[in-house]
Amino acid sequence: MKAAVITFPGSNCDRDLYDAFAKSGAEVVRVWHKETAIPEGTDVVGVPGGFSFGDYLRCGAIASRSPIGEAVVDFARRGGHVIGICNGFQVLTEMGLLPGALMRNAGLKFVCRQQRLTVATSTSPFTEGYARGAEITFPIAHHDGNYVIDAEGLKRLEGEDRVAFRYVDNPNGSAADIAGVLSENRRVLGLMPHPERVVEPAQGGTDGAALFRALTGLLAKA
Ligand SMILES: NC(=O)CC[C@H](N)C(=O)O
Repeated sequence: MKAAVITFPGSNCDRDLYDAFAKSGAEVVRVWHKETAIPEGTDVVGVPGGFSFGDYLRCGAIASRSPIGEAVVDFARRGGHVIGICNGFQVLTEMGLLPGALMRNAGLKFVCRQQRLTVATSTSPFTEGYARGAEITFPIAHHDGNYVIDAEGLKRLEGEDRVAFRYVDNPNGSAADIAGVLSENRRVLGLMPHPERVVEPAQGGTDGAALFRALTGLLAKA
């Protein structure tokens, strides 16, 4: 199973994401944003957290239009798996691969803390390692994590069981406590919390390991 982790100027979670994939048994390659193709044989693309292009314009907006952007969109449209974490989630909404947008936190402050979440669906390649309704803790660290979507879009997400994670004690004002959403084909996940920061005990938690294990296991079999 091969994972490709994209790096933009200002990414700061790309090495953590690399390590999380590697620990779950994946072969990992790094891809600089100026590349124009996803490496041959890639099973999953990881779009990491950070402050790509200094968060100028809107978080993720410039990264979504960088040379590798078109290749990521094409990879997803052909049925490839993509995970975008934090700034990566913002990038995926800017690319139009996921609905909705991430706006300034309701409290107008950067929030950085351990965050309790519930697993809203276990029917996806990313969440099948958790029981539906399970409570887990991932760290959060963002100022633009306030997920907004129109009423019709929200109804659709809920109706199609595409909310992946919800916040317990909503930290940023997100609609319906949404912390992560899936694409229509369930192969693209975007989430604000950081599972890659809790994959081994030395990081202070291991709740993120099941996500990478499930994904790597599934794609290795495919
Ligand atoms: N940790 C992150 O990826 C942060 C994303 C973005 N820079 C924000 O603050 O909202």
